[in-house]
Amino acid sequence: MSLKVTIRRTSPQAPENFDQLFARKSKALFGQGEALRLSARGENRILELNNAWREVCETAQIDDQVLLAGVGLTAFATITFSEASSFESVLIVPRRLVIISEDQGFEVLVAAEGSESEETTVLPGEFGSGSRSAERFKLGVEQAVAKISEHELEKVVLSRELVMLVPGKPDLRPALSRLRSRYPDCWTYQVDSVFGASPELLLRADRGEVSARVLAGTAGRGTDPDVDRAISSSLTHSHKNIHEHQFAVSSMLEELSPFCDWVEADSEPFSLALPDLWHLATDVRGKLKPGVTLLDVVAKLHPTAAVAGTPRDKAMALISEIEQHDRGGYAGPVGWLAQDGSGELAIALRGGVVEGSGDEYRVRALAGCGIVAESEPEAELAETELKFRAVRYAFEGESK
Ligand SMILES: C=C(O[C@@H]1C=C(C(=O)O)C=C[C@H]1O)C(=O)O
Repeated sequence: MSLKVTIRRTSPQAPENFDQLFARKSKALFGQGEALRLSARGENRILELNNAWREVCETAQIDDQVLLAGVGLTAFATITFSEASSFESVLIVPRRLVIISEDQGFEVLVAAEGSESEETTVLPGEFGSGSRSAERFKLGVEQAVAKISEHELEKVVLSRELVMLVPGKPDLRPALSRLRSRYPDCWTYQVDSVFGASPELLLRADRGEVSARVLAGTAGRGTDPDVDRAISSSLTHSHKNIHEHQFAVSSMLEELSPFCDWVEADSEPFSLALPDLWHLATDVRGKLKPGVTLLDVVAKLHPTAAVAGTPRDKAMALISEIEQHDRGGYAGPVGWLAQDGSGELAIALRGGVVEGSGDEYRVRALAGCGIVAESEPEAELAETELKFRAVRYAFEGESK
């Protein structure tokens, strides 16, 4: 099927109704309706989507009245964390895409038979206390530390979930708008079943250059400014955190190198301040070899050590042994891809997944942390609570 696409300027106004969102600071993409949905499952899901998307781009009939890099036929993307997930990995081309960048507005209109927006009138409530999930999580951490001490693996990222039952398809827009205003440095997203505000950029491509922000190593914010500064400084000097961070950066560089003419990373991590947390962060940059697409690279990069562990296959096996839930798109790539090869994929963190039908929906919030030899169950549990603050704030109002 060949898509008929019109790209033109419009007023830089955020639409009230949208089905997909990817936004950070003064740049935002809003999608309305679905002109086309490509889906895949299993081990080859990323490359299958890559091929299908390439074909869509090659056959599209485009009337481009704007001619700007990154403004064109675009698909929103969400890819599941695990190949064994029962959730689909999807690329969605909206019927109407509104791009707001600083004070400029663009729209991409796609003529199609596809579906209109679905009504979402139900406002979600509060998450359950999750005490069972807390106990199970601590046992999981103990189990993982035992395996790491026996040198079966070096690091594994374990997550837990909180569940909210909703009597109809939930309207996430108020929650997303709260996330955007409280976490302006994060990428706020909603694509298909995943939503949240992620601090971690898996990969961005812009005119052949790629960049990523690797996070691993976390500490809570202090309420007193001096204490807060001391926490940040001890994070950048903590052996456990630097060790954990190093795993993540080296795996990113190793995976990125074959696709790039050059890659470089900051020589030392910096501490990134979010409203509830400090993270150790390293920015990575590179130049893509000609013809390489974002999804080609992501197929190799995902899942990174920041969300799975090291070595990857051992970590993935341990996650499926210990965790009792399907992560769906949580901790998977989420973002957008444009026809000209540009795009941004964050890692779907600090949010959750929505599932259900009819009058029975569940919003599942997910948060996890990296477990290494020195990890303590109670401290790791506390870290998941800090990471849940974003979703609690989004739905429940105050920052608990
Ligand atoms: C897994 C999550 O976060 C990841 C794990 C981190 C850590 O263990 O320090 C830090 C940032 C993310 O890479 C999450 O937020 O759920």
